Amino acid sequence: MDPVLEVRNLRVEYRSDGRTVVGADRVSFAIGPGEIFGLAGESGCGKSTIANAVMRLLKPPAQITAGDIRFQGRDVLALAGGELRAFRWRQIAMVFQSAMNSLNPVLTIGEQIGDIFTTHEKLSRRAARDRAGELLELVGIDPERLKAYPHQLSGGMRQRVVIAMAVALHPRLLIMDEPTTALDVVVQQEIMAQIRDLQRELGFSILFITHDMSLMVELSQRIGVMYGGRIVELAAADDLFAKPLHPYSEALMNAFPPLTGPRRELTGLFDAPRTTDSCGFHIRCPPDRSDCSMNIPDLREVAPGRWVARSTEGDLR
Ligand SMILES: Nc1ncnc2c1ncn2[C@@H]1O[C@H](COP(=O)(O)OP(=O)(O)OP(=O)(O)O)[C@@H](O)[C@H]1O
Repeated sequence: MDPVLEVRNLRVEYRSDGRTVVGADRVSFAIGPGEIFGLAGESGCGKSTIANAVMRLLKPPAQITAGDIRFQGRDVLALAGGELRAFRWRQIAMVFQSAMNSLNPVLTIGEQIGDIFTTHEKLSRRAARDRAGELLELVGIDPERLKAYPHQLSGGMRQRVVIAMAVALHPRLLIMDEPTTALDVVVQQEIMAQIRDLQRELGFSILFITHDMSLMVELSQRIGVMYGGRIVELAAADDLFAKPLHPYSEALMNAFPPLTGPRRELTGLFDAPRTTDSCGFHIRCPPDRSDCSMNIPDLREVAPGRWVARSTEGDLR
């Protein structure tokens, strides 16, 4: 089936005061209809840069210097004006980090959700309120709460409201950037279950972004592990969980406790040198290829659907 989103060879640079920081480099992945795809990696590895590029929300000093983004076959980077506005929220919607704090404190939940329908679908206020009530029910909140102000709701409820707003116009793809990071573990689990239910009911695809590998493996079907702006491993979640093939994926998996299964010892993340011309991980791979100290290996397919940026074979150290 044709992918919903296709990102090919994307490079984003942040240029200011004669300095260039590479936010993302040679990033390629595709998300199928109804698929949940995750981008994992520590802070600063480029996850939000990619999400913002896909949403066309990058602003100077960010610049896309290479690559291509296609949504249902259309060139996203060429969209402008009304087309771009219709693309955002109707085709793709995004739940940002700490989005629950972005609700307007002086408007009720009903007014804020209702605004989406009066603005985008030109519904009457009454019809918009009814639709807002249905949406609240969809995310497990009593429609009575339409009259509440954001401060009268818990953090978890506010996050549900934000998710409801994101899916209000039935987008084909929902981007979620650390949607539960600010919540405690119990509420986090409830929200994750809610997201899964919503996704099953409405059938949208998800680009899920988090540094938390336990959550990532739990929700996503396929995962791209990022380090220093690049995808270093791309695999089905189960395969990645069973046996990470890149040293960084392995370190990231070992840095988080599994949500299910036996306990295992956790280890901290090591910091590989971030250079543009050598792979900082070569000391962790078998020593049969020495050129990795001079080159960053490209992603290569080592099994069907499984890609890794290693030029060496064999088990990791
Ligand atoms: N406005 C900016 N100006 C300069 N550099 C930036 C800017 N925004 C991001 N970067 C750099 O781009 C790289 C990728 O950052 P990005 O925010 O995409 O990472 P991230 O994985 O989403 O991290 P986090 O989870 O902390 O948001 C980092 O080196 C970051 O310092």
